[in-house]
Amino acid sequence: MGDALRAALTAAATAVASPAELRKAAAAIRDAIEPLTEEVRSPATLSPLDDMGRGIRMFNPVVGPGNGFALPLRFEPDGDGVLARATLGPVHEGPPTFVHGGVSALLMDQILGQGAIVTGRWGMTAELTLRYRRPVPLHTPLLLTSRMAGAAGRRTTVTGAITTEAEPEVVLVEAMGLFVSPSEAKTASYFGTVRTASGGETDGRLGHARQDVDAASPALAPGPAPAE
Ligand SMILES: CCCCCCCCCC(=O)SCCNC(=O)CCNC(=O)[C@H](O)C(C)(C)COP(=O)(O)OP(=O)(O)OC[C@H]1O[C@@H](n2cnc3c(N)ncnc32)[C@H](O)[C@@H]1OP(=O)(O)O
Repeated sequence: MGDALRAALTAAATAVASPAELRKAAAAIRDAIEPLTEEVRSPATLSPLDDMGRGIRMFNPVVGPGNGFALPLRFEPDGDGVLARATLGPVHEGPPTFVHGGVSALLMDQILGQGAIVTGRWGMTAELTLRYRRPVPLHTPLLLTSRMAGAAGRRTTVTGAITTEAEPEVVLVEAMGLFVSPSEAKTASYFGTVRTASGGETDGRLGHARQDVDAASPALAPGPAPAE
C-alpha cells in the first residue's frame, strides 16, 4: 500500500496529462480508498503494525513503509553512529531541481534521533539546528549520517550531515539536534492515554528494546520484496 501511495504521489507530481485524465485518476483513487475509511482506529491507538520497543512505526513520515510521503529511510550502522542512503524526487522538491529545506530538516530530525537511540538513549527533539551550505540535489544518491556528540542527564546532543554519495567530503547540510528525555510527569501527560492495538500501555519511547543498531531488525533493514 505504501509503495502504491508513493507511486501515486510521484505520478501526480510528474504526469503530463489532461484535466479529464487527472479527474478520472482522482475518481479511481477515491473509489479505492472509500472502503478503508469505514472503520478506522482512534488517534491514540497505535497501528497493529507498530512495535515501539523495536522502533517500528509503520506510518512515520520518514521511516514508515506504509506512509506514502516516507522514502522510507532505512538506517545502517556507521561506526558508533548511523547512516541512511536516500535519493529524493519530485515530491520532495523545494527550489526547482533541489530538495525542500524543510524535507532536509525532517530527515535529519529522524536520523539524529536514531543516532541517540543507537547509544541506548532517547528523547524528544528540543532543538534542531541546520546549516544549509549548498543545495541538496534531487535524483542523486545521498548519504545522511549522525552520531552522538554528548550526553548529560536527560539531554543528548547529536550531530549529522547530508552529502552526496559521490562526494561524501562535501557537506551540503550540517545538523545538530538536542533530544531531551521527558520527565515522568510529561511522559504521563503526553502518552498516558496512548494504547497499542492490543490495548497495552506505551511510554512513547522508541527503540528501548535494544541498545545497538541491529541489522536484522525490521525497522532498520529493508523488508522482503513485496509480492506482486
Ligand atoms: C526509528 C525511530 C527514530 C526516532 C527519532 C525521532 C525523531 C523525531 C522526534 C520528534 O519529532 S519529537 C517531537 C518534537 N518535539 C517535541 O514536541 C518536544 C516538545 N518539548 C517538550 O515536550 C519538552 O520541552 C521536553 C520534553 C523536550 C522537555 O520537557 P521536560 O519537562 O521533561 O524537561 P525539563 O524542562 O525538566 O528540562 C530537562 C533538561 O532539558 C533541558 N531542556 C529542555 N528543553 C530544552 C530546549 N528546548 N532547549 C534546550 N534545553 C532544553 C532543560 O534545560 C533541562 O536541562 P538540565 O537537566 O541540564 O537542567
